[in-house]
Amino acid sequence: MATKEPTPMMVQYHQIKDQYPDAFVFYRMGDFYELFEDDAIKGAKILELTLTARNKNSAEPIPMAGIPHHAVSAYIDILVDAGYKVAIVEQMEDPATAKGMVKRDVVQLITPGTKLSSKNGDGKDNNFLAAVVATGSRLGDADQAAFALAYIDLSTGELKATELMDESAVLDELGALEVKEVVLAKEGDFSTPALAAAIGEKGLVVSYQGPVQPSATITYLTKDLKKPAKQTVTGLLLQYLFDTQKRSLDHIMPVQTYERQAYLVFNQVTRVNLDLVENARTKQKAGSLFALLDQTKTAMGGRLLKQWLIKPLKDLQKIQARQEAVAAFKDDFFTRGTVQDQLKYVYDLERLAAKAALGTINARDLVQLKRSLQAVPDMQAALQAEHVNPILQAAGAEIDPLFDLASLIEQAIVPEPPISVRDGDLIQPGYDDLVDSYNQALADNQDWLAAYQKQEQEATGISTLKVKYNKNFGYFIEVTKVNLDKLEEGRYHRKQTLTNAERFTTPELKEHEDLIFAAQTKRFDREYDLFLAIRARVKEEISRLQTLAQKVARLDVLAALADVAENRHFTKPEFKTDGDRALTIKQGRHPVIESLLGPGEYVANDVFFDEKTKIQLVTGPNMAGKSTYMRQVALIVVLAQMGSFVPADEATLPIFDQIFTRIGANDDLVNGRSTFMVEMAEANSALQGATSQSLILFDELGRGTATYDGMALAQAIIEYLDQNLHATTIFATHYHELTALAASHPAIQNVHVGAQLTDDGALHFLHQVQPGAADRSYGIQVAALAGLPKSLLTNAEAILRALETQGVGQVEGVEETVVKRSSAAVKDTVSPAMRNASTEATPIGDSLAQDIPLFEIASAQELPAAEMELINPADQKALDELDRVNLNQLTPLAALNLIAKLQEMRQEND
Ligand SMILES: Nc1ncnc2c1ncn2[C@@H]1O[C@H](COP(=O)(O)OP(=O)(O)OP(=O)(O)O)[C@@H](O)[C@H]1O
Repeated sequence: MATKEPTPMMVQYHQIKDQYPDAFVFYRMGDFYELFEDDAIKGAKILELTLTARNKNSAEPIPMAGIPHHAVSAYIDILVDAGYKVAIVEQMEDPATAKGMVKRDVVQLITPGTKLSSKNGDGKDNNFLAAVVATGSRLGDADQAAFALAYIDLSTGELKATELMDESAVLDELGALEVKEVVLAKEGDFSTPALAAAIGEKGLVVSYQGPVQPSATITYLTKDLKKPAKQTVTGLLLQYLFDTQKRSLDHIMPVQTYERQAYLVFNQVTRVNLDLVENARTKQKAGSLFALLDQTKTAMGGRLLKQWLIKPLKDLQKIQARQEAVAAFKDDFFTRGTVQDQLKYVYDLERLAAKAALGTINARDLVQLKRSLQAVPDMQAALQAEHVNPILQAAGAEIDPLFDLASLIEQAIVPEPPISVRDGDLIQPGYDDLVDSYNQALADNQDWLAAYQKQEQEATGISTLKVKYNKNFGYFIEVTKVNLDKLEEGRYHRKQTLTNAERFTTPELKEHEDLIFAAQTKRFDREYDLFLAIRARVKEEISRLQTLAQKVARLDVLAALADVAENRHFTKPEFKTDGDRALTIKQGRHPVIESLLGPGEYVANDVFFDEKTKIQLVTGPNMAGKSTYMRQVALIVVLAQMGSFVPADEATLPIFDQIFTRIGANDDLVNGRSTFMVEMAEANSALQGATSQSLILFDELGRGTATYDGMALAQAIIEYLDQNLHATTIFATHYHELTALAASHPAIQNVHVGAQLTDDGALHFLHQVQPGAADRSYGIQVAALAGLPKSLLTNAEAILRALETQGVGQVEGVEETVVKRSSAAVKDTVSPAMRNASTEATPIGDSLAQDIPLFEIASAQELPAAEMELINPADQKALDELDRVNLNQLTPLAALNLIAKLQEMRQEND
């Protein structure tokens, strides 16, 4: 069958679709947006639309799915939230008057990074779009940053640029900003193919932008940039916006530069591990530090708080400026309360300013703007009152409440306008003579209509005769059927027949109807023109509005932090400025865990690092509170450096440059990395990146591999930290053997989290951190708490007793059956990684029969039953080798080599 020529419409469609191959094309046809072909098939599935076809009966029907135009935004949101792009194609001329094919064009490309509506509805999330270019440092200069990055929130106009050393810094920055879409250069020296792949792997949308067209706007917005790379990346980002948004973007603020190193840096893993912005387990805001701090009253405040939280400061003066303002608010409940009461009336000024620029602001938005502005003077008065702290007075004095704009809107716009700005009822009486005169004419006509009804009732003698109006038929006289014979022949012209009545018009009525419609049309047009003029005025004031928004947001955050400080009994931390890195926290708490417990249930703990202490080893049973203790330190550091008070009775801290964490088993299975590989990669990032100013938290490092490998690595890592990095490190471990290191290393200090056995053998967690190493691990008691079968626990106790009283080597014979049974039973429950470790590597049990000095093992009570196997005499050679080792001369590297050698010996035996 011959293929039919495509219709002119499909030709037009394809011309457009070819330009936007990676977007869903929403093609406007009358009251619908149509999707065609593959877009229709895919879109119908995602959006649950009915899939139909154009030219259904032809040989080649075209798949099609339609979306009613008034509901389109909900469908766009679904697609864009799922990471797709949507090209909106409108009819560019009136189909009624167009000759031939109606002209159509793309009016906007909506993408994950340019979407304006916010996901959570409370507006407390920024939606950042980023661009990244290569700087050209690949061509030589090693000190130069490899990438430049710019980002913008299109809904607020905030634009920033920076340079970053390497790919991992770029990925961390994109993660911290929760960027969903990244613009990269399409080709040429600035393109970044390797980075594109890495960004794609993270699930971000990658968009390619071609050459930048020089323009006055770009020149103006980038005028403060000195480095060409930042200019390039900002230009690329702006060009992408101009090309996709195709409308005025006057709210974009001139770019600000920043240095990543000016802030306390931590990577995405750390942000997740510490539950900073969302709870790592639930992926919800609840249960995060952000949720606890977020007592802000405005969307702008919420966004700023989050920015402070993900980028704590390093500059002492800036930190102290925030601290002082928080303190002033905390001490002045009355002023804080008044300010917060007014903040509740303040809408999202940044987004209102953006809407004014984008031309999407309506009369209701203007009323919101007015209400927001009207809340400012009371706030300002409260801040500037006589007895208020001068810091707050100064903040009040800086505020420009935009009286001019507030009073313009107050005078011009009615308090409750309709959504539509084209159908009148927007403008206040008294604001405009013309609108008033049309209104007067309309009112006069209403009077005339009332009089006319009365006159007709009298003339016809029909008391039920009514003059009415409806949208379709305009004005008419309605007479019930029974009264029809009373009407004078020829005077009334029939308009419509109902079951019980007839509707008529007369020449006089028609004449007045025309007058009314004319006045109404004129009024609508006039009101719309006035509205546009007011909108233009608002647009002129965008930068004043943005400045006000920033000041209000800052006050909101400071007052929120003061609220938290007061309600949760936080104190103001002190900072050490004399260069030593000692750290003291008295009665510190983990604020989120504390908030989840009942009053008085949280056990506060001291943290003490004197000048020479660099590494704290934390031991104690499972569930005792080791992780909580170490996280609390990191959270206190983050809070302190963002300018907040901290959950402690007293805190004196050095300023940190970075935080590294290795906590918990967040397997990176998606990227195909095992638990142990992830552990080592994260440890490595700390070992490579940390300085003496950094904070490192390692939680049970090394447990992802066989015990001895893990222990060897843990010790080697501790010694490496001790010898090379001098970073403040907290290292929680189950390897009690490591605690012996403190004796020979002055920078290492032992603490443990206490637990007690009650008389009936139950375990009681004290959650109290005490000096020194833990005496035992209470593994069996924790297992009992977890509800393991009683017989199993009894068996475990018997094994433990045997190990303790007879020594490992003599278990054979006396308890052989017990050990063997236990070992077989537990083996099935160990992870595959564990099993591999104990078959491929040296079986640990094989070495247990000897007293092994490598880690100065005091007793074997720690060793899990799964790893207990009876000695294979063939391994004696390896064990002899071990005996010969002089621990005092063993470097970490030599320890690793030794392990490798022992493994080799074992394999020979196999
Ligand atoms: N200081 C404290 N006061 C009160 N409860 C606490 C405290 N510290 C921890 N807890 C409680 O104990 C639980 C376990 O704490 P955490 O995860 O820190 O233990 P852990 O010693 O790291 O355990 P594991 O070794 O099994 O990882 C916490 O979820 C919390 O409910």
